[in-house]
Amino acid sequence: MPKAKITNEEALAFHLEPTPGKWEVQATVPMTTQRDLSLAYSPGVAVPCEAIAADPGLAYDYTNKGNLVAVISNGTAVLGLGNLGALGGKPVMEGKAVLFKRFADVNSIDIELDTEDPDEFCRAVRLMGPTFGGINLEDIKAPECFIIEQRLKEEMDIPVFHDDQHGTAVICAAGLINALHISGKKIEDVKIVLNGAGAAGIACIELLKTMGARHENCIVCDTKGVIYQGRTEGMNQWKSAHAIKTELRSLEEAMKGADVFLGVSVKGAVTQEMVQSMADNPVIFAMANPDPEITPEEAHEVRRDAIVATGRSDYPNQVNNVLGFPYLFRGALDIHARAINDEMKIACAHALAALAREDVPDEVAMAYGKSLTFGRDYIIPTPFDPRLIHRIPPAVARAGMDTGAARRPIIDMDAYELGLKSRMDPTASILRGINARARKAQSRMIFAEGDDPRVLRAAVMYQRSGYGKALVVGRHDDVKTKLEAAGLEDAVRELEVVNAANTTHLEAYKEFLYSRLQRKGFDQKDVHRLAARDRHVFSALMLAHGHGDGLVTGATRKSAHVLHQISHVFDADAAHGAAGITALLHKGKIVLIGDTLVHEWPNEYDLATIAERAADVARHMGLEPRVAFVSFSTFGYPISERTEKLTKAPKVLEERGVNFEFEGEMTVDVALNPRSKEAYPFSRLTGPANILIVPARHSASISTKLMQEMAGATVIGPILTGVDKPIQICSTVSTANDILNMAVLASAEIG
Ligand SMILES: NC(=O)C1=CN([C@@H]2O[C@H](COP(=O)(O)OP(=O)(O)OC[C@H]3O[C@@H](n4cnc5c(N)ncnc54)[C@H](OP(=O)(O)O)[C@@H]3O)[C@@H](O)[C@H]2O)C=CC1
Ligand SMILES: CC(=O)C(=O)O
Ligand SMILES: [Mg+2]
Repeated sequence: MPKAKITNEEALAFHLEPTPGKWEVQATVPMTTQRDLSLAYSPGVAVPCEAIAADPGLAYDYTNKGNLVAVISNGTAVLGLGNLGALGGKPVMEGKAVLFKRFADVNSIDIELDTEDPDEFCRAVRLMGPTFGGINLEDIKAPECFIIEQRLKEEMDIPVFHDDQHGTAVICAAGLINALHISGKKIEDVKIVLNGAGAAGIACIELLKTMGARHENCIVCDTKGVIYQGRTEGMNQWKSAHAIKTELRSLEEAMKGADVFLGVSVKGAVTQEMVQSMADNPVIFAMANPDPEITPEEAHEVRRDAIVATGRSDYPNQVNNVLGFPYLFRGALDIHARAINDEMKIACAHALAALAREDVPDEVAMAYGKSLTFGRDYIIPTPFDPRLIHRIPPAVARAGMDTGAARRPIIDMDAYELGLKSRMDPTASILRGINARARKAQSRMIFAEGDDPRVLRAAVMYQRSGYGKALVVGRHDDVKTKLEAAGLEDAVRELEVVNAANTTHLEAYKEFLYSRLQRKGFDQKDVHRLAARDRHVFSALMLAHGHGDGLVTGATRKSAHVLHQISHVFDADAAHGAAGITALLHKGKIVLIGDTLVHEWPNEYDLATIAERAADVARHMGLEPRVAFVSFSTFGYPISERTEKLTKAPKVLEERGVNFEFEGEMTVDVALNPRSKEAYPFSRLTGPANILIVPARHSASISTKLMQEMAGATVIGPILTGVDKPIQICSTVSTANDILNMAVLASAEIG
């Protein structure tokens, strides 16, 4: 059975709450004052109107046309449910609209047209042309869909794309490239059986033939069985184009010895006997929705060697057009495309197939509750893969530019890819700056915990992404075994593995450590144990001696322990002014919170120091620091001895003569919300605070974790600051990507 079953009640509740349906409209401009009204509406709006009338291309600049796609249907082939009518299909169309937004930041509106007449349908869509940058036709049955799409393509100057045809075909092609790669077969040689000769089916087989599948090797079936030359019943010109000379008449006969089965028909159309009769390592894409032609369990029961995909998200290998249409349109819109042509579709298929063969980010594996590595159960990227948005549209856009579909070619592809990243994560530009600094620094990064596979993967990524050299502390044979288990055998030769046994510096390290610890109750033996056996101490000693430029640790032990061990080598404690600063990124805003790592109960002097450390971090991130000391009271009300230290801390900063804005004490809303701040005109902050200094470690932990869990904020850190050398301490639940990010922070010397 699929792992996550949903009930009908759940499905209905999801569509009912919090408001009926799945999306709403939001303004992107302020609409609060008389002036806003004058600009957005009359008289100001007249200016762009006249400009566009004079030069229609300006609509891409002054209206939302360039990022607006209509999902248009008449409901005649809603998923595999048949003709549910225009209104019956609306939940699917609303769904496609939110998928556009979620996955590619394309604004989309669903439009249901109550007609089965292609002429009427085409006229309605054509008349809407000026509104949109593209038209996504959806769930219109064959053969009308072919007529409609062809005519609209000819009549309109924006991309018209029938998703069930080409979206499906592109994903099917991507999946098949990889499935054949695994089964060791070539597209030119395989015998393909397609069941369903409608919108999806005809497009799939056409694309596969463009990519090398041989006409005579492809058998197409519909409700009447095999489409053979000379058949007259239930035929149309699109089916005829794929008719072959054959004696085979039924799907059952066609399936014997087939290498590939593609199902875009209806639930249960394939039997176990049919699957059993297929060739070795059969590929079975049962793509009918919501229920496939045959379930993966049924197929695997009779053929363990089968590579099976479905259109559903609750089985492995989801071959579904959701992987295509958001990114195809993103790429097409970004070049102001006239059309989405075959080259753009094929580029999309190859980019998807290539992505599935790469190492999968932990975030994706975690979202799916299992590790994903290229193979029978992972032939196609998963829809929540965050790389899709910046890997697929550039491939589409490039193909569009190469084939003359672009009205406005992209000049700087690197900038475009970065822009795509930040499109989905508005704070990505800050991360981009940090990445650029790290890349420039080319630091030799010490990864202390070479016994942990996540750390090893992070180290490999660090080096392969061009940040610099990764030095891994661990035992060589253990590192080798773990890299091999992670499918990274090539990396064994790439990484430098360091340990107490293979370094020539151990004596120097011990001498250094003894000089620091001899008056703190440590004898030579203690020092030997620490230097030679504790990976955190050993790594810190490497760093202290310049045998690396930065250090990342903490993925395997609690941060308090790690910090304690590192403090033997560096003055990385509260007494010496170290502090942990966490950056919270949410809805395009960034706020730093301190101290999240070192001070448990800071006094006013500590708080002032933490503020200084946070200001350094802010500046390194390209922010102008504005510090608020926050509590539950604002400027003395309500009076409480608990807030005293937060009242005193700004005075300490005043005495220290620091060169950034600070104020306090105040509540968080007064710190962050300009309206709440209005009640305190004397406040020295010139804008919302971007650094919150909280009373103690517990409030720091509560506030950051609450933001992470409730609001889904992105959390960076805690970033260790105030230590002589760049050291970053991860959390024990870090993913390989989190560890890499900490390495990048260390390399960029943000702390
Ligand atoms: N996974 C994905 O991404 C996608 C999946 N699909 C799925 O593909 C299916 C078809 O959609 P679409 O092409 O838009 O619909 P169409 O109505 O255009 O075409 C349906 C086709 O299926 C054939 N068919 C129906 N029942 C059977 C059967 N029992 N045996 C053989 N053939 C049959 C029809 O045959 P006839 O011509 O004789 O009537 C017709 O050719 C749906 O289940 C849909 O959910 C569609 C798009 C994307
Ligand atoms: C996925 C899709 O578009 C369909 O099943 O119709
Ligand atoms: Mg569809």
